[in-house]
Amino acid sequence: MIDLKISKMLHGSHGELHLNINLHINKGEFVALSGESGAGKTTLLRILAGLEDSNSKIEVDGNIWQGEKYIKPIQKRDIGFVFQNYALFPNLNVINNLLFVKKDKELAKYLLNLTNLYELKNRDINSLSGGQQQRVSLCRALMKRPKLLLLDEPLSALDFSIRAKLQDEILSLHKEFETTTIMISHDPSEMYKMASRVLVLKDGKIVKDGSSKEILLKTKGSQKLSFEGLLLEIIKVDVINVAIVSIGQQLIEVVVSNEELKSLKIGEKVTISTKAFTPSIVGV
Ligand SMILES: Nc1ncnc2c1ncn2[C@@H]1O[C@H](COP(=O)(O)OP(=O)(O)OP(=O)(O)O)[C@@H](O)[C@H]1O
Repeated sequence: MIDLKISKMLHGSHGELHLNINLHINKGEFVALSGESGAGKTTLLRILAGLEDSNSKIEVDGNIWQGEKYIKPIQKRDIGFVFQNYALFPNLNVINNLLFVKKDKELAKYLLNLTNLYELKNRDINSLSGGQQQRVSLCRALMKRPKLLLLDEPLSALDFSIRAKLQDEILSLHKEFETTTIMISHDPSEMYKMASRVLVLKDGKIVKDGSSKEILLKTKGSQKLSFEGLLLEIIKVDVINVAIVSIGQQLIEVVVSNEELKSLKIGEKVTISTKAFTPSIVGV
Protein backbone atom coordinates (compact mmCIF):
# COMPACT_ATOMS: atom_id res chain seq x y z
CA MET A 1 0.00 0.00 0.00
CA ILE A 2 1.41 3.38 -1.01
CA ASP A 3 0.33 6.75 0.34
CA LEU A 4 1.63 9.80 -1.45
CA LYS A 5 1.33 13.51 -0.81
CA ILE A 6 3.59 15.16 -3.33
CA SER A 7 4.24 18.84 -3.70
CA LYS A 8 6.86 20.43 -5.93
CA MET A 9 7.06 23.61 -7.94
CA LEU A 10 8.11 22.90 -11.51
CA HIS A 11 9.00 25.14 -14.44
CA GLY A 12 6.27 24.31 -16.92
CA SER A 13 6.21 25.50 -20.52
CA HIS A 14 3.66 28.20 -19.53
CA GLY A 15 5.36 29.33 -16.31
CA GLU A 16 5.28 27.85 -12.81
CA LEU A 17 3.56 24.52 -12.40
CA HIS A 18 2.56 23.08 -9.04
CA LEU A 19 2.87 19.31 -9.00
CA ASN A 20 0.31 18.54 -6.33
CA ILE A 21 -0.67 14.90 -5.93
CA ASN A 22 -2.56 13.03 -3.23
CA LEU A 23 -2.71 9.38 -4.03
CA HIS A 24 -3.38 6.03 -2.46
CA ILE A 25 -2.32 2.90 -4.34
CA ASN A 26 -3.19 -0.61 -3.21
CA LYS A 27 -0.69 -3.40 -3.04
CA GLY A 28 -0.45 -5.33 -6.29
CA GLU A 29 -2.25 -2.69 -8.37
CA PHE A 30 -1.13 -2.00 -11.93
CA VAL A 31 -1.58 1.72 -12.42
CA ALA A 32 -1.19 3.48 -15.76
CA LEU A 33 -0.22 7.13 -15.63
CA SER A 34 -1.13 9.17 -18.67
CA GLY A 35 -1.63 12.79 -19.61
CA GLU A 36 -0.22 15.50 -21.83
CA SER A 37 3.47 16.11 -22.27
CA GLY A 38 4.80 18.26 -19.41
CA ALA A 39 1.98 17.32 -17.00
CA GLY A 40 4.47 16.03 -14.42
CA LYS A 41 4.33 12.25 -14.91
CA THR A 42 8.07 11.56 -15.02
CA THR A 43 8.71 13.91 -12.10
CA LEU A 44 6.13 12.02 -10.04
CA LEU A 45 7.94 8.72 -10.68
CA ARG A 46 11.35 10.29 -10.01
CA ILE A 47 10.14 11.65 -6.66
CA LEU A 48 8.80 8.22 -5.76
CA ALA A 49 12.14 6.64 -6.68
CA GLY A 50 14.06 9.17 -4.57
CA LEU A 51 15.76 10.75 -7.58
CA GLU A 52 14.23 14.20 -7.14
CA ASP A 53 13.87 16.37 -4.06
CA SER A 54 10.45 17.73 -3.18
CA ASN A 55 8.20 18.61 -0.31
CA SER A 56 6.45 15.26 -0.06
CA LYS A 57 5.28 12.53 2.25
CA ILE A 58 5.67 9.02 0.96
CA GLU A 59 4.72 5.93 2.92
CA VAL A 60 5.05 2.40 1.52
CA ASP A 61 3.65 -0.57 3.45
CA GLY A 62 3.82 1.38 6.69
CA ASN A 63 7.45 2.48 6.11
CA ILE A 64 8.23 6.16 5.73
CA TRP A 65 10.19 6.76 2.52
CA GLN A 66 9.96 10.50 2.79
CA GLY A 67 8.79 12.61 5.71
CA GLU A 68 9.32 16.11 6.98
CA LYS A 69 12.88 15.48 8.12
CA TYR A 70 13.71 12.13 6.57
CA ILE A 71 14.47 10.90 3.07
CA LYS A 72 15.13 7.22 2.59
CA PRO A 73 18.09 6.82 0.23
CA ILE A 74 17.29 5.44 -3.19
CA GLN A 75 19.29 2.21 -2.61
CA LYS A 76 17.18 1.43 0.44
CA ARG A 77 13.84 1.84 -1.33
CA ASP A 78 12.49 -1.47 -2.48
CA ILE A 79 12.08 -0.27 -6.01
CA GLY A 80 12.81 -1.26 -9.60
CA PHE A 81 12.62 1.23 -12.41
CA VAL A 82 12.92 1.40 -16.14
CA PHE A 83 13.32 4.99 -17.17
CA GLN A 84 13.68 5.93 -20.82
CA ASN A 85 17.16 7.32 -20.38
CA TYR A 86 18.34 5.10 -17.57
CA ALA A 87 21.23 3.36 -19.25
CA LEU A 88 22.49 -0.16 -18.71
CA PHE A 89 26.16 -0.59 -17.83
CA PRO A 90 27.82 -0.74 -21.27
CA ASN A 91 31.03 -2.29 -19.95
CA LEU A 92 29.21 -5.32 -18.51
CA ASN A 93 27.63 -8.12 -20.51
CA VAL A 94 23.93 -8.98 -20.23
CA ILE A 95 24.06 -11.31 -17.24
CA ASN A 96 26.54 -9.17 -15.32
CA ASN A 97 24.21 -6.19 -15.69
CA LEU A 98 21.70 -8.23 -13.70
CA LEU A 99 24.19 -9.71 -11.22
CA PHE A 100 25.53 -6.23 -10.45
CA VAL A 101 22.22 -5.51 -8.75
CA LYS A 102 22.10 -8.78 -6.82
CA LYS A 103 24.34 -11.83 -6.90
CA ASP A 104 21.51 -14.28 -7.48
CA LYS A 105 22.37 -16.40 -10.53
CA GLU A 106 19.21 -18.48 -10.30
CA LEU A 107 16.97 -15.43 -10.42
CA ALA A 108 19.00 -13.87 -13.25
CA LYS A 109 18.68 -17.10 -15.26
CA TYR A 110 14.96 -17.28 -14.54
CA LEU A 111 14.34 -13.70 -15.68
CA LEU A 112 16.49 -14.04 -18.79
CA ASN A 113 14.66 -17.22 -19.76
CA LEU A 114 11.30 -15.59 -19.20
CA THR A 115 12.20 -12.74 -21.54
CA ASN A 116 13.92 -14.96 -24.13
CA LEU A 117 17.31 -13.44 -23.43
CA TYR A 118 19.14 -16.38 -21.93
CA GLU A 119 20.91 -17.22 -25.20
CA LEU A 120 22.29 -13.68 -25.19
CA LYS A 121 23.54 -13.71 -21.63
CA ASN A 122 27.22 -13.22 -22.53
CA ARG A 123 26.67 -10.57 -25.18
CA ASP A 124 27.87 -6.97 -24.86
CA ILE A 125 25.05 -4.56 -24.15
CA ASN A 126 25.97 -2.43 -27.16
CA SER A 127 25.53 -5.34 -29.52
CA LEU A 128 21.85 -5.79 -28.59
CA SER A 129 18.84 -4.31 -30.36
CA GLY A 130 16.77 -1.59 -28.66
CA GLY A 131 14.05 -4.09 -27.77
CA GLN A 132 16.55 -6.52 -26.28
CA GLN A 133 18.11 -3.71 -24.22
CA GLN A 134 14.66 -2.74 -22.94
CA ARG A 135 14.14 -6.33 -21.83
CA VAL A 136 17.52 -6.40 -20.06
CA SER A 137 16.51 -3.15 -18.26
CA LEU A 138 13.29 -4.78 -17.17
CA CYS A 139 15.07 -7.91 -15.89
CA ARG A 140 17.58 -5.75 -14.06
CA ALA A 141 14.77 -3.77 -12.45
CA LEU A 142 13.29 -7.02 -11.14
CA MET A 143 16.49 -8.50 -9.71
CA LYS A 144 15.74 -7.12 -6.25
CA ARG A 145 12.17 -8.49 -6.41
CA PRO A 146 11.01 -4.93 -5.80
CA LYS A 147 7.77 -4.12 -4.05
CA LEU A 148 7.31 -1.26 -6.46
CA LEU A 149 8.06 -1.22 -10.18
CA LEU A 150 8.18 2.15 -11.95
CA LEU A 151 8.09 2.14 -15.74
CA ASP A 152 8.47 5.36 -17.73
CA GLU A 153 7.16 4.56 -21.21
CA PRO A 154 9.31 1.44 -21.29
CA LEU A 155 8.03 0.29 -24.68
CA SER A 156 7.56 3.53 -26.59
CA ALA A 157 10.56 3.05 -28.86
CA LEU A 158 9.60 -0.42 -30.00
CA ASP A 159 7.65 -1.70 -32.96
CA PHE A 160 4.19 -3.16 -32.63
CA SER A 161 4.97 -6.89 -32.46
CA ILE A 162 7.84 -6.60 -29.95
CA ARG A 163 5.73 -4.21 -27.94
CA ALA A 164 2.84 -6.63 -27.66
CA LYS A 165 5.18 -9.41 -26.59
CA LEU A 166 6.90 -7.26 -23.97
CA GLN A 167 3.53 -6.10 -22.64
CA ASP A 168 2.71 -9.76 -21.99
CA GLU A 169 6.09 -10.26 -20.33
CA ILE A 170 5.72 -7.24 -18.06
CA LEU A 171 2.25 -8.38 -17.09
CA SER A 172 3.37 -11.89 -16.22
CA LEU A 173 6.34 -10.53 -14.23
CA HIS A 174 4.00 -8.14 -12.40
CA LYS A 175 1.77 -11.06 -11.39
CA GLU A 176 4.57 -13.50 -10.66
CA PHE A 177 6.50 -11.05 -8.45
CA GLU A 178 3.34 -9.53 -6.93
CA THR A 179 4.73 -6.03 -7.46
CA THR A 180 2.80 -2.83 -7.40
CA THR A 181 3.46 -1.32 -10.81
CA ILE A 182 3.11 2.25 -12.05
CA MET A 183 3.65 2.69 -15.78
CA ILE A 184 3.61 5.89 -17.80
CA SER A 185 1.98 5.33 -21.15
CA HIS A 186 0.33 7.31 -23.93
CA ASP A 187 -1.15 4.28 -25.61
CA PRO A 188 -4.80 3.51 -24.70
CA SER A 189 -4.62 -0.07 -25.95
CA GLU A 190 -1.51 -0.68 -23.85
CA MET A 191 -3.15 0.83 -20.76
CA TYR A 192 -6.35 -1.13 -21.30
CA LYS A 193 -4.50 -4.40 -21.70
CA MET A 194 -2.20 -3.96 -18.72
CA ALA A 195 -3.57 -1.62 -16.09
CA SER A 196 -6.36 -2.13 -13.59
CA ARG A 197 -6.45 1.60 -12.86
CA VAL A 198 -5.74 4.64 -15.02
CA LEU A 199 -4.75 8.08 -13.76
CA VAL A 200 -4.72 11.12 -16.01
CA LEU A 201 -2.46 14.01 -15.02
CA LYS A 202 -2.97 17.56 -16.21
CA ASP A 203 -0.91 20.59 -15.16
CA GLY A 204 0.50 18.72 -12.16
CA LYS A 205 -2.86 17.42 -10.84
CA ILE A 206 -4.76 14.18 -11.17
CA VAL A 207 -7.85 15.00 -13.24
CA LYS A 208 -9.13 11.46 -13.81
CA ASP A 209 -8.79 8.37 -11.68
CA GLY A 210 -10.74 5.19 -12.35
CA SER A 211 -10.74 1.71 -13.76
CA SER A 212 -9.32 1.34 -17.25
CA LYS A 213 -12.85 0.76 -18.57
CA GLU A 214 -14.21 3.94 -16.94
CA ILE A 215 -11.38 6.12 -18.18
CA LEU A 216 -10.58 4.70 -21.60
CA LEU A 217 -13.81 3.47 -23.17
CA LYS A 218 -15.77 6.02 -25.15
CA THR A 219 -18.73 4.03 -26.45
CA LYS A 220 -22.01 5.27 -25.00
CA GLY A 221 -24.93 2.86 -24.65
CA SER A 222 -26.61 3.29 -28.02
CA GLN A 223 -23.49 3.00 -30.16
CA LYS A 224 -22.49 -0.30 -31.66
CA LEU A 225 -19.00 0.74 -32.56
CA SER A 226 -16.82 3.72 -31.73
CA PHE A 227 -13.26 4.80 -32.56
CA GLU A 228 -11.32 7.91 -31.68
CA GLY A 229 -8.69 9.04 -34.15
CA LEU A 230 -6.95 11.91 -35.86
CA LEU A 231 -8.40 13.41 -39.02
CA LEU A 232 -5.52 13.51 -41.52
CA GLU A 233 -7.21 14.53 -44.77
CA ILE A 234 -10.50 14.73 -46.62
CA ILE A 235 -10.34 13.65 -50.24
CA LYS A 236 -12.96 13.80 -52.97
CA VAL A 237 -13.61 10.54 -54.78
CA ASP A 238 -16.05 11.19 -57.65
CA VAL A 239 -18.93 12.93 -55.90
CA ILE A 240 -18.28 11.73 -52.37
CA ASN A 241 -15.93 12.98 -49.64
CA VAL A 242 -13.76 10.47 -47.84
CA ALA A 243 -12.17 11.32 -44.50
CA ILE A 244 -8.83 9.65 -43.83
CA VAL A 245 -8.50 9.02 -40.11
CA SER A 246 -5.53 7.51 -38.32
CA ILE A 247 -6.40 5.23 -35.43
CA GLY A 248 -3.33 3.87 -33.73
CA GLN A 249 -1.25 2.52 -36.59
CA GLN A 250 -4.23 1.97 -38.89
CA LEU A 251 -5.69 4.26 -41.54
CA ILE A 252 -9.48 4.24 -41.72
CA GLU A 253 -11.48 5.68 -44.62
CA VAL A 254 -14.94 7.03 -43.83
CA VAL A 255 -17.42 8.52 -46.26
CA VAL A 256 -18.67 11.85 -44.87
CA SER A 257 -21.83 13.74 -45.71
CA ASN A 258 -21.80 17.41 -46.69
CA GLU A 259 -23.36 18.20 -43.31
CA GLU A 260 -20.60 16.37 -41.41
CA LEU A 261 -17.96 18.00 -43.59
CA LYS A 262 -18.82 21.44 -42.21
CA SER A 263 -17.79 20.57 -38.65
CA LEU A 264 -14.57 18.73 -39.46
CA LYS A 265 -11.11 20.24 -39.21
CA ILE A 266 -7.96 18.56 -40.52
CA GLY A 267 -5.52 17.71 -37.71
CA GLU A 268 -8.20 17.47 -35.02
CA LYS A 269 -9.40 14.49 -33.01
CA VAL A 270 -12.59 12.85 -34.25
CA THR A 271 -14.86 10.06 -33.12
CA ILE A 272 -16.16 7.55 -35.62
CA SER A 273 -19.18 5.67 -34.38
CA THR A 274 -22.16 3.82 -35.69
CA LYS A 275 -25.47 2.65 -34.33
CA ALA A 276 -27.01 1.32 -37.48
CA PHE A 277 -25.43 -2.05 -38.09
CA THR A 278 -23.96 -4.90 -36.18
CA PRO A 279 -20.23 -4.96 -36.80
CA SER A 280 -18.69 -8.34 -37.37
CA ILE A 281 -15.26 -9.20 -36.05
CA VAL A 282 -13.14 -11.93 -37.64
CA GLY A 283 -9.55 -12.88 -36.93
CA VAL A 284 -6.98 -12.10 -39.63
N1 LIG B 1 13.68 19.39 -11.41
C1 LIG B 1 12.83 20.19 -12.03
N2 LIG B 1 12.65 21.47 -11.61
C2 LIG B 1 11.77 22.28 -12.22
N3 LIG B 1 11.02 21.94 -13.26
C3 LIG B 1 11.14 20.67 -13.74
C4 LIG B 1 12.04 19.74 -13.14
N4 LIG B 1 11.93 18.57 -13.80
C5 LIG B 1 11.03 18.76 -14.79
N5 LIG B 1 10.57 20.04 -14.76
C6 LIG B 1 9.54 20.62 -15.64
O1 LIG B 1 8.28 20.14 -15.15
C7 LIG B 1 7.38 19.88 -16.24
C8 LIG B 1 6.90 18.44 -16.13
O2 LIG B 1 7.96 17.56 -16.55
P1 LIG B 1 7.78 15.98 -16.61
O3 LIG B 1 9.01 15.43 -17.25
O4 LIG B 1 7.44 15.48 -15.25
O5 LIG B 1 6.51 15.84 -17.56
P2 LIG B 1 5.86 14.57 -18.25
O6 LIG B 1 4.41 14.61 -17.94
O7 LIG B 1 6.61 13.34 -17.87
O8 LIG B 1 6.09 14.89 -19.79
P3 LIG B 1 6.45 13.95 -21.07
O9 LIG B 1 5.18 13.16 -21.36
O10 LIG B 1 6.77 14.95 -22.13
O11 LIG B 1 7.62 13.09 -20.68
C9 LIG B 1 8.16 20.19 -17.51
O12 LIG B 1 7.75 21.47 -17.96
C10 LIG B 1 9.61 20.17 -17.07
O13 LIG B 1 10.39 21.07 -17.84
